[in-house]
Amino acid sequence: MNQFPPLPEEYTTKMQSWLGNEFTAFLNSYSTTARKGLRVNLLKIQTHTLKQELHFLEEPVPWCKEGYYISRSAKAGNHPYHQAGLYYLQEPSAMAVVSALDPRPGEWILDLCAAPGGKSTQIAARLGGQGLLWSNEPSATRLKVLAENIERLGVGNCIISNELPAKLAQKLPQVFDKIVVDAPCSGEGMFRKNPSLRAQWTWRGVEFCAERQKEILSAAVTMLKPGGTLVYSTCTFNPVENEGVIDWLLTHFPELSLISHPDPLPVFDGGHPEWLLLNNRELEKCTRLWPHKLEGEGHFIALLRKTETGISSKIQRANVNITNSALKTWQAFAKDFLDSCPEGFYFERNQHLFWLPLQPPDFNGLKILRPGLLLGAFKKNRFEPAHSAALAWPLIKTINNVEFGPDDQQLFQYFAGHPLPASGNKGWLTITVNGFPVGWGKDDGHLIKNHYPKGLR
Ligand SMILES: C[S@@+](CC[C@H](N)C(=O)[O-])C[C@H]1O[C@@H](n2cnc3c(N)ncnc32)[C@H](O)[C@@H]1O
Repeated sequence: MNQFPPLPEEYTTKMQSWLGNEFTAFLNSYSTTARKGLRVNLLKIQTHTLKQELHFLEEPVPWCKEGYYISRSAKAGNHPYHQAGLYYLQEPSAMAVVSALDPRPGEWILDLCAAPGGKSTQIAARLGGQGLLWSNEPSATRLKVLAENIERLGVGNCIISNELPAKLAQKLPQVFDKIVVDAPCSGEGMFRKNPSLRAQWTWRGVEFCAERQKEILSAAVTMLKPGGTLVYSTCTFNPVENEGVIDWLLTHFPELSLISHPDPLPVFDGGHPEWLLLNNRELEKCTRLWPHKLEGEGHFIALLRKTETGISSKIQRANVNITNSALKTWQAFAKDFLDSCPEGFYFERNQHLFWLPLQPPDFNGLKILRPGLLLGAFKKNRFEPAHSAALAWPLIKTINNVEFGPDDQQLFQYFAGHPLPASGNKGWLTITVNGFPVGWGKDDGHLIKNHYPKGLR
């Protein structure tokens, strides 16, 4: 017997009126199972190499060059390559948003509603370590998993903040080349994959989401550089939160115009202004992904460009620095245990050492969880490396490592928090699976003390 909550009646009635002849095919998609996807982390491995190594990868996701479907039985979250940050498990349709935005190395990109980090980690991979990713998430509880994912995937050029968009906009006007607003929404497009969402749906909820989406977008427009690109996405079918919100945005911000999807596929659908009796045919440039037309859940994507003014405002940079004694402590650690570490800005904050490839924009007064890559902490006169520094391979490479294969029982002992036999090399080293670091160990000559984070064991 089907244990799932039924689809809300008001929802199906509306969908029927909007979809017309297509409604039966749409409804039938609820009797099929959602496909799962995996996105290769290009910061650490190439798609063809991972494809050769993992038997559960199936066909490529047509709209994402680093995306694959995975077999239904795959336990991809338990594979050591997941812990090593070689991939991110992501719903296939969700991969289309960043593909449409097309991040390029060197750009400054803001992900305004970022947790748990699917879009952020995809942007980071496309940036290839060059430029800046700013990932913001106002929910303090969701922030932790965002940081864990960014760190697991080894992203070095990222600032993570915990602010409401309006507060961020006061501090960061016209700073970003590209912005993603993957907005909180009524989630209708996930009713198949996550049926518990059905019970939470109300029409009032849809209207509430639409108002919040307008607020978030208004802040995003402030932070976008002239000539910059904004992508707005939701995982709902509801036109009130999609074409309706974009119509409002275009009316209130005449400096924005809709642009067509750069790489449209025949399985994509356009926007439907007629569903809300809107006169603006431009809204047909939006993109809709439907579960009865492709292998993925429901998504809406709108790409917008801000008019180029030719006037660029000067970005205020943060005053980041490090004391001489902290620098010496870090350099001593790096000399003893690191094979290579990158050029860039090393700076100290509350006894912690961070790194960024460039001088960041001024974040003074904002709630910042990570002002860059967390390298470790200063404890008296010594330096203790952070898990994120081990996972930042190949940006950071250690001199010594202890190597395991993906099926090695000792590796699973390590993940469970147990010490490992001594390696013959004293001091800090990384534990690796086929060359990819999964965390730190410290060898005292008798055994390797386990430094895998307690929260991940
Ligand atoms: C659809 S989820 C984002 C998913 C994420 N982009 C990804 O790909 O993994 C929307 C996020 O927006 C956050 N959010 C809620 N209210 C917000 C607001 N007022 N401004 C910005 N983000 C908000 C939610 O906490 C949630 O994490």
